[in-house]
Amino acid sequence: MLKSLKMGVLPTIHCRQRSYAEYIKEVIDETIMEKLEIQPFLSASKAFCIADMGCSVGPNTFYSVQNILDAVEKKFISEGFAPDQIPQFQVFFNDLPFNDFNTLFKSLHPEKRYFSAGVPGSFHGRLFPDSSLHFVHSSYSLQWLSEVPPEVLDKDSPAWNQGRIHYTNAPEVVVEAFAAQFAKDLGMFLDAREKELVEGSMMVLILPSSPDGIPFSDVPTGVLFNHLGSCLVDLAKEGLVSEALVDSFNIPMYSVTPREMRQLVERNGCFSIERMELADCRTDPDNTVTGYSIAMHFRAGLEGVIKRHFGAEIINELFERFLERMDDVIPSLLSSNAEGSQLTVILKRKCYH
Ligand SMILES: C[S@@+](CC[C@H](N)C(=O)[O-])C[C@H]1O[C@@H](n2cnc3c(N)ncnc32)[C@H](O)[C@@H]1O
Ligand SMILES: [Mg+2]
Repeated sequence: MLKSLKMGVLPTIHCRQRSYAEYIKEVIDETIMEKLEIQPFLSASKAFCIADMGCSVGPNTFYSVQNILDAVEKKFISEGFAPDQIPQFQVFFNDLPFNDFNTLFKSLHPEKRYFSAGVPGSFHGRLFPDSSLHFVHSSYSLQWLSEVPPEVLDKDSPAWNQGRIHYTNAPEVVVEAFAAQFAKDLGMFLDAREKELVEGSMMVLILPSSPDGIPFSDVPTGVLFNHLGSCLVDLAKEGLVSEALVDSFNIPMYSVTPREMRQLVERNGCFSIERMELADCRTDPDNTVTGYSIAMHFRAGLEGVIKRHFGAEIINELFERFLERMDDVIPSLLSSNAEGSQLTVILKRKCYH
């Protein structure tokens, strides 16, 4: 277990996913009310089909899906449909096959107002038949790359990422390799969804971001990746893990900028951007984050990839160090740019008739 350090309460620098979801609820409500077209849906099918991509095991996914369902019902009523004309809802919970779908299914509310199904597989490829979805949601999942870009693992490449675990603070060529991998992955995601979504339907994507023109090392997550990297390098210096393992470790994650996101959506060409905004983490109503809560949050998010690469034995030692040395990074965290580290993008599948 992590030791609990007596650490002062920091101003909010890293928002919890749930409270950001509360902020997002408003965005989803407004979007569905103003922009969802229900005509294309009505001619296509009898059930309104929602997919949550990268749903994990709950409970955030249940909350998001319920928000969408409530907003769609409200929209139907506002357009003059009688309650018995409101469609039935089918919800698809998607994640990778190793996700614990049993936990997810066991936690489904018995009185939920939708039919549910699990859909295992990578959202970088096709998961559904043509024109079968009416709403896609994905939060905090698209930042995960399908793989570490091969050149950062290649000792003979200028992009070899020796002594670092991410592109934060790395030479430009490393940053570019990660950006190119993200572009490829998001391209595949959009190509697949373009075929699966009914024309006129919508997609809400929420993901960690960096504001345009700010190096990742200046945003809170970048500062923390750097900190984790230096803890790992120290473990290697003390002989507790091999240096070669640290060199070959890279967190397969990318924080897209709004400008890049716009370019990638335009490159695909089948979606219009209805709304795109960077959120300030300080929308968190619970305005307190401690070193301990940051370390726990980080551990929860990264434990899986670290274990798969280094083995389970180093986890406790690594995160104890991470926590013990939080004091060293607090000044950089406080001066980092937390203005826009979460991006919300709302896309509409274009109609061609
Ligand atoms: C941080 S969790 C987000 C969970 C939830 N959406 C939320 O907002 O709290 C990221 C999830 O994305 C999933 N994921 C990552 N890559 C994926 C892929 N290629 N296809 C489907 N799911 C993926 C992970 O397995 C993980 O459950
Ligand atoms: Mg490395």
